[in-house]
Amino acid sequence: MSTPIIVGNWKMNGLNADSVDRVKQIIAGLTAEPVSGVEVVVCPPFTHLSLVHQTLNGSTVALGAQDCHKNDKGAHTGDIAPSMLRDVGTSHVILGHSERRRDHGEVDETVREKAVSAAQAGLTPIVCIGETEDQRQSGQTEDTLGWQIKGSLPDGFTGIVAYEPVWAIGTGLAATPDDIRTTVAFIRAELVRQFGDAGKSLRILYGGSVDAGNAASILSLPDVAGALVGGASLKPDAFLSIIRAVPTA
Ligand SMILES: O=C(CO)COP(=O)(O)O
Repeated sequence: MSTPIIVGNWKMNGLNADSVDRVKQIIAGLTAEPVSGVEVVVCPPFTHLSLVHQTLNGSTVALGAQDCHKNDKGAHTGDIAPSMLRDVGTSHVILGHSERRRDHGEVDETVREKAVSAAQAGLTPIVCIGETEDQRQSGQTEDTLGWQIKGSLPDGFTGIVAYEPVWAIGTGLAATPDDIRTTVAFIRAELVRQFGDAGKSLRILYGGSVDAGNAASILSLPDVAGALVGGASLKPDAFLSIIRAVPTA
């Protein structure tokens, strides 16, 4: 069984002091009551990475970013290169989040290029896929996910796939365990089709309104290797509860 992983996506929230305070509370919780066999990653905004890295010093919590550029240097005003993320202690990077696809017009090809350059810089890409409400209503969930997998994941991909139905993000309406089970099975089959045996061991996370109340039922589903958590990851107590809800062997 692959190591379960809980990733907190803090999105565009708070100032440096808020992130430092939050991470201190998470570390304090994990020190008071350690959890073994679960990887924990927090993904603050870019401007908080350095300070959060210093605060994480020596803890088991890893640092992630929320995006990177597809090139590693050059004339790209306002962008951040994968090697710059490594330079400030980042080990993971979320790519192709639906909010970036929506706000920045990111398409599968861009996401795939980013995944290549992130991996070359030594980062673990967490590539997000997920259908919109319209796609779901019109019965296009599997087609959408199939295309996103094909388009967003590069050859030799060794990162993590996060299934985040767009309609479940920030709505308080997580997908049902039955729906997640069915969709994750579909994603697994597509990964095996695309990558052969290597597709069997890629980790698949669920994201979309995961909270302390529903975490246990989602995280105990077969083949769900963890969660990508937005809103609840901003609340240390809720995030700690989600980490503790991971069934460990
Ligand atoms: O987008 C998400 C994580 O990347 C999910 O956000 P919420 O947990 O707030 O629904």
